[in-house]
Amino acid sequence: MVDIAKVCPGIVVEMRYATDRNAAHAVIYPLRARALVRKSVAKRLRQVQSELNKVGLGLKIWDAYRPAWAQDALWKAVPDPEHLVDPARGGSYHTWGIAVDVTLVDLQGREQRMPSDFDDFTPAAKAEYAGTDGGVAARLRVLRTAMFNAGFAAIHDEWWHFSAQDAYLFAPVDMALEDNGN
Ligand SMILES: C[C@@H](N)C(=O)N[C@H](C)C(=O)O
Ligand SMILES: [Zn+2]
Repeated sequence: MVDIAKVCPGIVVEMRYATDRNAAHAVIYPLRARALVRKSVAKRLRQVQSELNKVGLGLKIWDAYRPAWAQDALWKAVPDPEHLVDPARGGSYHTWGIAVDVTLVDLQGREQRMPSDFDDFTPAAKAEYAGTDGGVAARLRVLRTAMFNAGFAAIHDEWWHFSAQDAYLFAPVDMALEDNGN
């Protein structure tokens, strides 16, 4: 597992579960939580970043590796099977280190308007954009195309969630979100 902030130059990281701006409206992660993913997933993110940079955009990471204890805490706070994997029914791909929650920023790191905010568990979160803002529709297309081309798959209920297309190669991971110096 690698730290996106260290191995993916230019990708912005804002760990929403280290704040209360998430579906649980609570701080779940430690303040200094790292955005961790498998090495091969970081390589794909670098490819996405390079594609996006060509059109004046870049990635912001809202979540990456999520320990099982954090998935449990989220499920307890928001037991919504449409938007969250029930820990009793198998782990989230976040816990496997192969899923990321992302949005778009410009080259100055400014967040771009997208269909909804992170963890907006309403119909606005659907990957098939139903709104009327042409800019939002175009940016969502750009994001999805760049992610698909780099080897990620999407889900219907959350436009910001992507996981490795070759998930079958991986398994859950148990590690610390904070760098404890070891
Ligand atoms: C809770 C939301 N951010 C999320 O990550 N949902 C997916 C489906 C998951 O739990 O893996
Ligand atoms: Zn996710």
